[in-house]
Amino acid sequence: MIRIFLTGYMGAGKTTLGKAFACEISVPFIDLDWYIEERFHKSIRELFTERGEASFRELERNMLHEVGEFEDVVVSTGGGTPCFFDNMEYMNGCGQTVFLDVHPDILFRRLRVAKLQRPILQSKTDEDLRTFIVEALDKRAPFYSQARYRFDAGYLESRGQIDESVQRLRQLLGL
Ligand SMILES: Nc1ncnc2c1ncn2[C@@H]1O[C@H](COP(=O)(O)OP(=O)(O)O)[C@@H](O)[C@H]1O
Ligand SMILES: O=C(O)C1=C[C@@H](OP(=O)(O)O)[C@@H](O)[C@H](O)C1
Ligand SMILES: [Mg+2]
Repeated sequence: MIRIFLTGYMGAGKTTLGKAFACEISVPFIDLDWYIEERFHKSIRELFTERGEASFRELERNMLHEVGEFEDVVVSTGGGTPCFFDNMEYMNGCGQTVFLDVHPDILFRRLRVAKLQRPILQSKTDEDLRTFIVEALDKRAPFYSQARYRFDAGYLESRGQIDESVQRLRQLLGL
């Protein structure tokens, strides 16, 4: 039985790599954000705005527990998922966890063009965004570092790089 959780900061490539990796090993793919959006018929942005972050995190934990029961699955979590409740412990208890480690400069480059979908980032200027990423990584490091595996996900800018990353991840996990 294969149950893999990909974790890491926003823009680390959890969705991009998770989708390609699941396809490569022929296992169903679940993106936790998309799962939540489908389940509640609302975007993550709407859920954040309407309920506030604390309530979103509870809902996210409940949905994590739901997908954590599925057998044979690759799950891309949200960037904050490992950092609330005992979510990291939960994931380590029922599957293999991977931290997608990406340098803050690369995260900045990726996120400055993709911040509108992310409620935590949408109103930030470039300068604010850069500082915010560095500080958030610092705060979140103790959680991300609990993952069983660490993977360099800094190379996802082209189809070729994604394919190469998929093979490297496969090797890392021995699959
Ligand atoms: N070639 C690229 N140029 C610019 N931005 C990119 C490129 N490839 C991916 N991105 C952005 O980088 C981010 C990483 O992808 P994603 O899989 O959504 O990360 P995560 O799920 O970890 O937040 C995405 O927001 C995407 O828009
Ligand atoms: O880091 C975070 O706190 C969040 C990351 C997002 O997921 P991605 O990491 O897939 O962007 C999404 O769950 C929400 O906007 C909050
Ligand atoms: Mg994602």
